[in-house]
Amino acid sequence: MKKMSTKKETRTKNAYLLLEDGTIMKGRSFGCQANVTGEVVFNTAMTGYQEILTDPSYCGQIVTMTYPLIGNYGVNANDVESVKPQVRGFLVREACARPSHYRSEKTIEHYLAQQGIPGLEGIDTRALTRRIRQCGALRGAILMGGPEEKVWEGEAIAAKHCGAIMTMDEIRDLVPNEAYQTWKVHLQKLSQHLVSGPHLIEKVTTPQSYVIPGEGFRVAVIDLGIKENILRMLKSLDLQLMVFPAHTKVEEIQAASPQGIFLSNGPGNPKDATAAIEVIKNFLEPQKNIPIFGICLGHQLLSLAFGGDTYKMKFGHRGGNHPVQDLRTGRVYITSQNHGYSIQEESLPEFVEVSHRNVNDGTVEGLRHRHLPVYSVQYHPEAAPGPEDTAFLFDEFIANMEAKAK
Ligand SMILES: NC(=O)CC[C@H](N)C(=O)O
Repeated sequence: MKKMSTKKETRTKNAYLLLEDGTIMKGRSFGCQANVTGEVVFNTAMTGYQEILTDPSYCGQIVTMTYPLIGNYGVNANDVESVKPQVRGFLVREACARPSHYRSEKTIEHYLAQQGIPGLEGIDTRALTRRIRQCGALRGAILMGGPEEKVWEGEAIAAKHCGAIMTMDEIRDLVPNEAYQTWKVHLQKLSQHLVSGPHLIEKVTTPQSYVIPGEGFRVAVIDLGIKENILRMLKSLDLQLMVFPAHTKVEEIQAASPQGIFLSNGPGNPKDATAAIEVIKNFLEPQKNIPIFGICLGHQLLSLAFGGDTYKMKFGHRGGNHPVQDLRTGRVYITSQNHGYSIQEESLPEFVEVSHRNVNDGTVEGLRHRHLPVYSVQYHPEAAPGPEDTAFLFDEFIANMEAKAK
């Protein structure tokens, strides 16, 4: 007897997630139907999917959420961290088709379709996360279904592999050769996919410098893909913000005579942001004594400018509840995080103090110059999404500028 199709089945199409280690997972496409390639990373936040989708730090990445229900409070025009989604693709267990929230304007499916981002639902995102934790972040591709569909749907496969996460080789005899060969070609392409490079920051930085007026201190903001909420927080402090593209030369920034420098978050490997590192080195000259504050990528760039080193972590920190200890006070804060690189502590020069540490794995979460008003954090004090425990860090930046102005 022909199975009656439900509404959900008619709105979706089979699609696959292929990882560079040959893992293949079947799901249903939602949002835009397109093949994409990116670095697959997991985020453990229970809410905040809209902010995550639009955070420019995710540029070039395919994000999977460990929380099983995504889209339950819908999508609205205000909770975005940039003008469009920045992820390459989105993997969820269940995309909620009927959101319920007074601010909801559309479903996540509608939003991703409108914005040209492919989503994949029905993925066992926890099994996927375990695989990433074992192997480290992996390149992956979202592939729309092809000739393999009919066979994969077969009862025998379903029974044999129910709930399992499989590799292409494990199911080689169960799918038509044509499908296997297609996946092989995609696997080959995946191995050549560049997960980082200067192109990522160039995609998300402002094309031109601009000013956000305010009555307070003049702050040069180096935009490496800045989140809206960082700008909102800086604006709320009534600063006069001069926002510069990532590749701006130091002379141009100096000509604006900033009283403070803010270094933003951003995508990719910090070592690719060579122009910004040079700018920071210049402003670190002791006679300038200029207050600097960096968040996430900004923090990593600061450590490179100090002469320290960074490395790629196995699978990074992405979520809304990472415990971080302030080493001066002993106090632990719950922080929002989204990063795949970290600071090589041994590489730091003597004039730099490690101010914060991750309680889970001991990695460096904050730095402070011992003699200059310069500090940075790896986590996101601006939240969005996530806890607002450490918003006071912005006040310290103002205090540093006030101290210098006296
Ligand atoms: N949120 C960020 O600024 C991320 C910084 C950097 N791209 C990393 O992944 O570590």
